[in-house]
Amino acid sequence: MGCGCYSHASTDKDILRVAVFGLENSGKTSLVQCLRTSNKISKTFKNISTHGVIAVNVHLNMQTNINLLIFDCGGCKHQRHIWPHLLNNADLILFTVDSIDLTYLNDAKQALFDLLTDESIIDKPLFVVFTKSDKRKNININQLEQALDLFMIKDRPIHKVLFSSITLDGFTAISTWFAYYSHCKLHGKQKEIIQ
Ligand SMILES: Nc1nc2c(ncn2[C@@H]2O[C@H](COP(=O)(O)OP(=O)(O)OP(=O)(O)O)[C@@H](O)[C@H]2O)c(=O)[nH]1
Ligand SMILES: [Mg+2]
Repeated sequence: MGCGCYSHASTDKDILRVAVFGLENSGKTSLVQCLRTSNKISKTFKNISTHGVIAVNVHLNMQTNINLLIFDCGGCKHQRHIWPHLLNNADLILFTVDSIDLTYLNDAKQALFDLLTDESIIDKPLFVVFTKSDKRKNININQLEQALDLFMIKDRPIHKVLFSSITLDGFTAISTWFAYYSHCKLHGKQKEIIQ
């Protein structure tokens, strides 16, 4: 009998699963925090290096409600063995790259291409998010893309954006992509390759 109230039960199709990878200190947890709260990270937000994987439910209020299940992974070298285990379950791969500290750009490229060799994710869309854009003016995203050899990736939709968890620069672009892929998943639509 029940109480007569029916809530709309979530199905697997209603939830977009996003796996977030990237080197340590590249801003993964800060980005996830912004998505969770739809707000900038607060000055009191304490960033602690992530160990293992944290699954976070996120609801974005766009024209329709977007439900995300985000897997925020630790980025340290000794944590990265966990990454491949998350790939199968993810609808999207999001990879963060520090756009200011370029010392580790080669390591980031290596880590990204290691991930993409996994055949189980061959057509999964990739979001490359260049973080910390508030720290310097006139960041050249083309140079960053070239340094990472992103033009070599042709087997999946790939989106790139500059993002700041301090100013929320890039937040709308990321949310819009989530809305698009959420719609594709729900309605079984073909994903286009958008460069
Ligand atoms: N100025 C600025 N600092 C940021 C931004 N995003 C993250 N940070 C800082 O960068 C540091 C690392 O951020 P995290 O989000 O913890 O990085 P992470 O990728 O989750 O790191 P691990 O969990 O160790 O893999 C923290 O001190 C953040 O405050 C940003 O957009 N702008
Ligand atoms: Mg983290």
